[in-house]
Amino acid sequence: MDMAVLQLEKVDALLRQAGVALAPPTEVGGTHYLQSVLDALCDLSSTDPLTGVMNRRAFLYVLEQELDRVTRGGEYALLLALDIDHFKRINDRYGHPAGDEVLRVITQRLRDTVRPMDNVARIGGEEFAVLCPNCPPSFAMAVAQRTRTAIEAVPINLPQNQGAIDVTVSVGGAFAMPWVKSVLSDWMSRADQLLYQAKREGRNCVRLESVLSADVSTEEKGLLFGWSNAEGQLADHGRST
Ligand SMILES: Nc1nc2c(ncn2[C@@H]2O[C@H](COP(=O)(O)OP(=O)(O)OP(=O)(O)O)[C@@H](O)[C@H]2O)c(=O)[nH]1
Repeated sequence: MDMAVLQLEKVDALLRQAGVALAPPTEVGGTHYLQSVLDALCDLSSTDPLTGVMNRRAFLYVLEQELDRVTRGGEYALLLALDIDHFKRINDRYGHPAGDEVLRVITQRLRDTVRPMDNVARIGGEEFAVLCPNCPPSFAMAVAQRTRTAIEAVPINLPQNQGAIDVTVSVGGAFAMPWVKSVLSDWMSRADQLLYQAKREGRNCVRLESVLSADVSTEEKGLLFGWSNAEGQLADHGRST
């Protein structure tokens, strides 16, 4: 491949600005260089620059893969949606850099609290999500409460000697059911609705989907694998129809 015809100046400048220094093609060869550019751009487009965890785009991809796995694997997966309580007040009172520091500390605490196989993502301004594969409903409340208390337990030190402040999060959680091909947008919106229920009911609390009462949408019923009588099979698996 003739590297001279490719216009790589912009991508090179973008990567340098993001702190990625690639060896030039003259040193590593054209194909190797292009692969390293693609890898670096892929990392850049999937990572939240402030906190270093997955961004929303990358998280949606991981969730889709998890749904495929759950459909075949027979294990529940738990999706937690977390939102910082009264975050605007923190920005307003202590400034944006303080708000940013709170976002970074919360990210680190979430990462330290969940298992290595779980995925933490920042999916919006002050919204986080955690995907916990292989999480049976009997463990889910303990997992969710652990994430909540990890934030609440220790005040967060603010920059510029502004002292430490108490920060809390509200948490909503929904399951992807084994052997059911769930719809990603439904799964996320169930977790979101429970998060907003937690906000309405006082904040700094967890609201989890009850597996027995979780609804399966008509679309999900139509996607059941190889089951001719979706209604009967869902009842057998403990979900209302
Ligand atoms: N510092 C900082 N603030 C951000 C960032 N992204 C979003 N925000 C702020 O997050 C705040 C979100 O405020 P709201 O949506 O009103 O929610 P809240 O104050 O947390 O209130 P509740 O969610 O109802 O408890 C806004 O002030 C945004 O400006 C960011 O990257 N850094």
